[in-house]
Amino acid sequence: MLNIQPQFIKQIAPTLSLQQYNEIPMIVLDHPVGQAIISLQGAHLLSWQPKHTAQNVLWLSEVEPFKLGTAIRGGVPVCYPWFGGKSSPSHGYARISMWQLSDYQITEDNATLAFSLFSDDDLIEAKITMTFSDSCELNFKHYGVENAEVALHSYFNIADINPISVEGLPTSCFNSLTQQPEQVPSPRQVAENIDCIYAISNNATHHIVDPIYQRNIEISHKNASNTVFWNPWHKATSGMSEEGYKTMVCVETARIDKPLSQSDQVSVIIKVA
Ligand SMILES: O=P(O)(O)OC[C@H]1O[C@H](O)[C@H](O)[C@@H](O)[C@@H]1O
Repeated sequence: MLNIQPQFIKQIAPTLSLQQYNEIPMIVLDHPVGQAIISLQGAHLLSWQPKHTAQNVLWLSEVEPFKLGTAIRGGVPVCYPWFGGKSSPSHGYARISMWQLSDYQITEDNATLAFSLFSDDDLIEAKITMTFSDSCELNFKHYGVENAEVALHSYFNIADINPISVEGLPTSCFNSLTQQPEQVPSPRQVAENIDCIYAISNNATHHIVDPIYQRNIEISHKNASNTVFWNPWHKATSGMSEEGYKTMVCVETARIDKPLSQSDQVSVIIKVA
């Protein structure tokens, strides 16, 4: 699904290798439970296809050039330590910083990979632990003293934007396009540029119902305060083709209204049925 041929760098474990896509080093998991690709820039999960699914769970732009210092369009970028454009770079520096693969554990039934972000003075700032089995669990932990925002900005792969519906969202949100609170339908469909921040309860679950791929993606948020729902529709978006919006929808796991304190964690568990 990546548009660029990788260059093999080294084997890390029987089912884990380091590869290079253009300028970006990637960790590639090829395990009986499925395949996953994680960019070391951003600890950015780009691809996850559990064995039982015919299609990738995550969307990745087919025009992505994989350039160091440029945020990758698709997958699950980690927006941290701020969300949006309140400072520069947009969505924080974590997604364009190099992370380290700091731990891994691979058994017959699952694979757990941990990626850590260090400051210039080599102190840990954040860690994301990814566990792949039938499901995929992403757990983010904030280590800094200063409070921080985070969004696990998941781009989900769908057959076609028109018939999909997203179930379980609240009926009110903050519309980032109008900068106004808004009443919205639930379940929600997408037929225009949508950019909404919902306040959610600690353990909210949302579903993307995709009648063409005949699957239901379950997104369970743990300790999140917000879900961001985004599809740019025809709005020109860097790293995305004119048609790109038709096969993706973002349902993000975020701590925006309630920033993370030191040692706080937030998770998302993604399942496909
Ligand atoms: O273009 P990016 O910086 O990657 O941001 C992509 C999108 O991310 C989030 O979903 C925000 O709510 C949107 O306002 C933004 O357009």
